[in-house]
Amino acid sequence: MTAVFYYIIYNPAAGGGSSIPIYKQVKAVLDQRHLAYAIKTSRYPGHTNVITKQIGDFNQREHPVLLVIGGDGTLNQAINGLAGTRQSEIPVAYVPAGSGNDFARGIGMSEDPMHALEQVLQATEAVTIDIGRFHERTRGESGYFVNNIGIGFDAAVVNAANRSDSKQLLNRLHLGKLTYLFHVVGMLMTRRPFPVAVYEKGVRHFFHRAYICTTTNIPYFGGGIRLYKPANPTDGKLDLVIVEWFNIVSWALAMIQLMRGKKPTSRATHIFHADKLTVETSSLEFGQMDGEEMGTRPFEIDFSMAKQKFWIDRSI
Ligand SMILES: Nc1ncnc2c1ncn2[C@@H]1O[C@H](COP(=O)(O)OP(=O)(O)OP(=O)(O)O)[C@@H](O)[C@H]1O
Repeated sequence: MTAVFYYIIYNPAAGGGSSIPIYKQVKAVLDQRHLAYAIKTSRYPGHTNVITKQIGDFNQREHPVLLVIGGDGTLNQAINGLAGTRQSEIPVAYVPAGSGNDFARGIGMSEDPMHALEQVLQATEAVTIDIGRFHERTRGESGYFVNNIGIGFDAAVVNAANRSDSKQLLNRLHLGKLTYLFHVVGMLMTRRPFPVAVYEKGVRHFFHRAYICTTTNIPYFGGGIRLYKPANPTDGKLDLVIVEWFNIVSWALAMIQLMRGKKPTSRATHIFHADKLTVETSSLEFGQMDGEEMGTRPFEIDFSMAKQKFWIDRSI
């Protein structure tokens, strides 16, 4: 078996601090098994990105693996930090320790951190998994996402959840998954539908009353809420899910159909399955990427696919 060197990248703020005991357990297991590692703690928001850039540019170890302990946001930052470095091919391993952990769920790895660690430690080779790439035209910014980029309702929910005290409280009660669900009702009272233009293969599609406009790599968003069951992180394609708002009943029925994993038949639901897409909004809307706030603005985003090496054995 290859003797791997683990760079542990650990976010003590993930899961409202519930990552701390998980980190301690991971460390204990690595010590017990005499595995080689170095610990890099994220000291402030965005630090993970800086740490992984340094590792990607300056690593001198043989067989390095980045072992991320945190939530989807930490994983997102690790992957974006590593991209474009001299050793961007370093595989990424992951122990879910956030509030939502949609990526773990979405790629079929264990959501139990210690079982997930076993899936990492038993891996013998890197596996390639799709990730999404975005280019935001208005800002000239590009990057990667592991789960989804949402404009509109889900992003407004993320924004409200991240700013409220309930996220901390629910995390303390080990109910972190409910964080986003908790804010759905509040947002339903305040959000308005907005126009979206989608470009696919040179054809423009226009939706007057979009409410959800989420480009996804995996079936889940918002901490385990099923958005689109067929979304598959190994098929080389992204799925754009648009749900329009005609009235609350049609919207709720469309959402229930999606969440139950049924084939969407509602006239409110529109799915694009493509390796390249452009999404344009003209009104001020919230954006979210992997559960992190993107701010509020009109968005013009080109989406495409990329591949990322992961160090995970999902068969155990
Ligand atoms: N030392 C730190 N103090 C405060 N925030 C930090 C620190 N290190 C990283 N962060 C920030 O913590 C935020 C949350 O991380 P993450 O998304 O991994 O956890 P989560 O929100 O609990 O999980 P999930 O996204 O799976 O719901 C990220 O925006 C990250 O930048």
